[in-house]
Amino acid sequence: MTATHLDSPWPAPTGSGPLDAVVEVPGSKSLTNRYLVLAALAEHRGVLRGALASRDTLHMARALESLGARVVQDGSDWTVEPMPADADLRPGDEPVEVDCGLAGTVMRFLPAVAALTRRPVRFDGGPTARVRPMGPVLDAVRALGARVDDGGRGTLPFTVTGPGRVRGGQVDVDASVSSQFVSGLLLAGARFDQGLLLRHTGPTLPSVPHIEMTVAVLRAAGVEVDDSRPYIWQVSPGPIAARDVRVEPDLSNAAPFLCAALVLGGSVSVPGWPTHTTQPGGLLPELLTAMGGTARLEDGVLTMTGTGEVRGIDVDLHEAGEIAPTIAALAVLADSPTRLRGIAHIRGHETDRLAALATEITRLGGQAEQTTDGLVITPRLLHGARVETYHDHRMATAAALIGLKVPGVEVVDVGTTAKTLPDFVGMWTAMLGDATPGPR
Ligand SMILES: O=C(O)C1=C[C@@H](OP(=O)(O)O)[C@@H](O)[C@H](O)C1
Ligand SMILES: C=C(OP(=O)(O)O)C(=O)O
Repeated sequence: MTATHLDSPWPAPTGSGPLDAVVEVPGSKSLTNRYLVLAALAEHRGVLRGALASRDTLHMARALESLGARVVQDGSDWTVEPMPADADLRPGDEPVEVDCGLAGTVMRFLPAVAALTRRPVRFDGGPTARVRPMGPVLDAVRALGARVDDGGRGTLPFTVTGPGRVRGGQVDVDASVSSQFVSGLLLAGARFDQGLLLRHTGPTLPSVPHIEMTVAVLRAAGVEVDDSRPYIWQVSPGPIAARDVRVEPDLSNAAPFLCAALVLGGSVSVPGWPTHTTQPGGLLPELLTAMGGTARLEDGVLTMTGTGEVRGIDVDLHEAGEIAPTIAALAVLADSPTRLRGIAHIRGHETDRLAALATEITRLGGQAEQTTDGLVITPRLLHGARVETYHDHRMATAAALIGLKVPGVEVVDVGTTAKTLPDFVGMWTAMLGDATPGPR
């Protein structure tokens, strides 16, 4: 149990609107962690500007350091000295310890990187991390020639002992429960002697934009990737170029703030909104427009304007499962039902998000039923309650969103938002200005 969990629940502030706020959102978790991995595997020193400093990215930075890279933080400008190219530089039998926290990107991106060293690397995380699916990516790393000891569980903890030099070639993976299995293998693929020919074999593939993000950052680092065939990616062997990159703001973290404009009326603006992006949050302007908002992108600033009236939606979110908790919270405050589809895989996120959302919405007096691949939410009159968050940052921000309209919402362990947005409470309060604090 973490210290923050022992703190009293956070009384989510209600708000009266109309809002008129500008919210500066820190860097993307997904981009920061991809850039960190590629910088650690690159030939020379690289720089990330506007990097996200949060639990997930700090776990990644520390893990890469224990694999031999060096990450120096100067505010949000991070300099990365790559891992030594010679995998034998840190010989010995003492396992390197990698604490993944609850970060999917750390536990799924680094086993293939660990295979490039010869030292045993032991991965572990908190109790909730130990139930997140890992099996297919571990099998793929085995197929690449590494030894993986996971006690046959297919979850954390496990130890990867690499061959040091990875031959590469053709590998199959079933990534139906997480796109991160594909991304984690592709990121290291250029460092394999024959590169990587990766084939997804499962029935569905979630979060395709995140795979496109992986392909885009690899190409930007000079790596040749052929993704012209469906569900097949070919990464050519070759050097990874050192880069000086600016990290886009985290659009999924912008989501609750943008939704607040729909709930309370008025406007919320997010500067630094990219014109083109592979982040799934790029779908937000369209999604929130369908739910009653008006989106305007001008000079790199996205402004979402709402009226206080929210419309329900029927939508397949398999490309953007990460924003499903926020959309579910918005749907609870809508004037018509919502059906979220295509997100069975979010049962393997920080917690079983379908179960957690159904339970907590019901606790607040709402109606939410799980389907095989999503949720049906029917608006009801809500009341305050103490909302459990299950170590899930997006459950906490979802509860805060509902709290804007429902007095007496208390968020357990709001500190869990530090997984990707350490100052969530400060930013939320600042957005609301002098809005009324909710009763304890
Ligand atoms: O590659 C990434 O950075 C991510 C991929 C997605 O994972 P899943 O495919 O497991 O949903 C997403 O939900 C997660 O927040 C970040
Ligand atoms: C699913 C998420 O995280 P992770 O990268 O740990 O999978 C998320 O941030 O919503």
